[in-house]
Amino acid sequence: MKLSQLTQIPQENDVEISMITADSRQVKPGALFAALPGTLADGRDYIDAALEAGAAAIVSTKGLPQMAVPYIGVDEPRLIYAQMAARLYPGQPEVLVAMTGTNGKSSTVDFLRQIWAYAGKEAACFGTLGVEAPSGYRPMTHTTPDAVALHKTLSDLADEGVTHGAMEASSHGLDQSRLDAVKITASGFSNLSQDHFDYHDGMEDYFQTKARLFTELTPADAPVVINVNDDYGQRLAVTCKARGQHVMRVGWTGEDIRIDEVMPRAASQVLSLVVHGKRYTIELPLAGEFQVLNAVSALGLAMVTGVETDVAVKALGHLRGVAGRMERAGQTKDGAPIFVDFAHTEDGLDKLLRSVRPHTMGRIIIVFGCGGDRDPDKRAKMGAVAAKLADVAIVTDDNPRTEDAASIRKAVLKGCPDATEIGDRAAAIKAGIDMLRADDCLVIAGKGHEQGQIVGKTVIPFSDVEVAKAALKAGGHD
Ligand SMILES: CC(=O)N[C@H]1[C@@H](OP(=O)(O)OP(=O)(O)OC[C@H]2O[C@@H](n3ccc(=O)[nH]c3=O)[C@H](O)[C@@H]2O)O[C@H](CO)[C@@H](O)[C@@H]1O[C@H](C)C(=O)N[C@@H](C)C(=O)N[C@H](CCC(=O)O)C(=O)O
Repeated sequence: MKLSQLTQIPQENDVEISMITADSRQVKPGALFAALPGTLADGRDYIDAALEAGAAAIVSTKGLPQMAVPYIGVDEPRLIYAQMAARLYPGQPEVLVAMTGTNGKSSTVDFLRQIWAYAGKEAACFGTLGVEAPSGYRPMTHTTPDAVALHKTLSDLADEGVTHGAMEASSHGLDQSRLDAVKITASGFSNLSQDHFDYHDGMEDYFQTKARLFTELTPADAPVVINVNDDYGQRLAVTCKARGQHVMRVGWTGEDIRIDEVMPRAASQVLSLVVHGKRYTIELPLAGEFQVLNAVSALGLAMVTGVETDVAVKALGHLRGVAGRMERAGQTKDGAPIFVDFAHTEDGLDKLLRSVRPHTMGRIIIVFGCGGDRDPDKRAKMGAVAAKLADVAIVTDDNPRTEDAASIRKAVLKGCPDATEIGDRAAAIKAGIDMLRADDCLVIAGKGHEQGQIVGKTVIPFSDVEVAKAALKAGGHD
């Protein structure tokens, strides 16, 4: 593509551009290098390296000296970078939903994908857990990838025949204009709680960054679905309404989709929902109250993107949880379920155990540990949460990394001195399963969907789900 076409700026020397990148290390002859000031480095320091590698044009901030190749200086280089990416890869699914919030994004976009698929659409979703499409699964490095990777993904999905796409919008992605040139059909908001304060300047800054999705990137005639049981969601709903947007309010007090009652079962929950005044009762085959909000957000997004209400509600009865988020790894022959979750913070463990409790008539047994080379302060605190909210705790190894695993366990045990210590994670999971009686439940926390255990600098293949399944089989439970 010609430089003028790509930038939409007339050029004297209208060179042909073969690729766009913001990383000098990726530059190939004929590339346009976007030299972006960043958080750790400054892309402008790598212009010489990019030219040496054969860059045919440079886009950056204004005021740089003239160069041997065309140089375009603009006020917002990240914005033009995103716009160029959209011009280079113009395809995208006709329906494209962006979902933001602190928690629940991955599950909600995946649930939406499942509802669309149930309704017969060619559907895909992508985010933290990678890309899930009819053509198969592929991993991704970011929740919201860099603009070029993002538009390439969207274009590939469109080429594969995907008509309905759901993507996660991270606050980093929103702040760095990664999705500024995406054509959004509808947006969703889950909730907001303290996160990423190493990057954002406090809660209000974090909220305003998330709010960009609705106030700047979602067209005013596109619908939005908001969890109004969150204070920030309430604020956002008012702002969107003032913009003239169609706002669908969901939640326990949601005017459009109201959760009326939740009746927990061992590994599922029966929901009574009121959708635009009509009552529906449906068994959601997922445990955990947080999944109810994820499910109704996905329901709302499916409805505003054209799925009939009755069909979308029915689809909730068939949802599968995403990997590592209260994922059901199986059950004993007496029916005691085993869940795998990636909760690896004090708050995460607290929420996890509280959401399991209503489903459990017997004891909650937890197997968990803490990662090495990360925040040592949380170890005893996580131990204390397990001691308080579980009935039986088994402290094991997480990803010890370069730390001494026994010392990490010792720090965790300070918070839960009555816990059993079993360093070998597979043996700990087996011990947890052996303890299960009917009505109990086993929670394996910390590593969720991870497929390896990091010991030293080596990644040893390890999956909590697979280990639990193998232990169930060996114990004669399947
Ligand atoms: C803090 C942050 O978000 N950084 C992201 C950002 O980097 P940056 O622009 O600040 O990069 P930088 O390292 O300061 O370098 C500045 C520029 O110099 C360039 N450079 C640098 C070195 C070199 O040799 N040559 C060169 O050209 C870099 O490519 C970059 O363009 O833009 C890069 C390109 O898009 C991202 O890869 C990078 O993600 C880093 C690796 C990262 O870890 N990001 C995380 C925090 C993130 O984005 N997470 C969110 C999810 C958060 C959540 O909800 O949990 C996500 O969407 O994944």
